[in-house]
Amino acid sequence: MYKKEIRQKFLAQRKSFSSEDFQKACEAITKSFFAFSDLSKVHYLHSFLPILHHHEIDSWQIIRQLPPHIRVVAPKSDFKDCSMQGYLLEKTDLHTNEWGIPEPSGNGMPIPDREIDLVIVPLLAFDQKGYRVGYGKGFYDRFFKNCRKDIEKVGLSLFPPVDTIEDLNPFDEPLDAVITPDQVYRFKN
Ligand SMILES: Nc1nc2c(c(=O)[nH]1)N(C=O)[C@@H](CNc1ccc(C(=O)N[C@@H](CCC(=O)O)C(=O)O)cc1)CN2
Ligand SMILES: Nc1ncnc2c1ncn2[C@@H]1O[C@H](COP(=O)(O)OP(=O)(O)OP(=O)(O)O)[C@@H](O)[C@H]1O
Repeated sequence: MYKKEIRQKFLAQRKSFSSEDFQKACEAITKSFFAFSDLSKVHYLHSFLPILHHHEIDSWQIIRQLPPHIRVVAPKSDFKDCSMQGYLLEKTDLHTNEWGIPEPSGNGMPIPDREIDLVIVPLLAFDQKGYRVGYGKGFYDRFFKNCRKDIEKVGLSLFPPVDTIEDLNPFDEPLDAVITPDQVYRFKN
């Protein structure tokens, strides 16, 4: 399937979840995240902040339960160049941007991308090799280019993988793992 069709299909599937099933799925993903992750060497964890009414996985559940040595970094999007700047979550105000995404207001402490150790990545769908489909602006592919090569990139998904994404492009960076309510998928890249 092509990214455009995948986006339409999975946006619709995501919408059709009941609030109760969505809540249960988020709890299962959170539980798996903590069961599978070795957080001992993680200092800076970068996480998207969810658009909950669009049924993006509730990453707040993970953020709230992190051990105290971990500092959380949240992205602020710049739609002019599809870039993101991370800010220390504990030191920033949040607002909702024009796309309904909660994000840092721009005060507080910016954190350089090279400081990040683990990234929790939003997605609409992923394939058997760990490639992802997002909203289609390439924010995360640009961000990954600025990160160290040894970081862990972990996607959260309500659904299992699609077989193949036909129109991958040279900028697409595969994830190291994706957590779904039923399974943890790890990819050797
Ligand atoms: N919570 C969250 N934060 C995130 C992302 C995300 O997927 N989820 N992003 C991941 O990259 C970046 C924002 N990416 C975005 C890319 C495109 C559109 C956009 O064009 N939205 C239109 C059309 C959406 C559609 O195709 O249906 C809209 O909302 O009307 C919004 C956000 C950075 N922060
Ligand atoms: N580092 C980059 N420099 C320039 N263009 C890029 C870069 N990374 C991605 N792009 C472009 O951005 C566009 C977004 O592509 P893609 O369909 O892969 O988005 P996505 O991964 O689904 O979205 P998102 O990361 O925003 O959730 C593509 O046209 C791609 O060529």
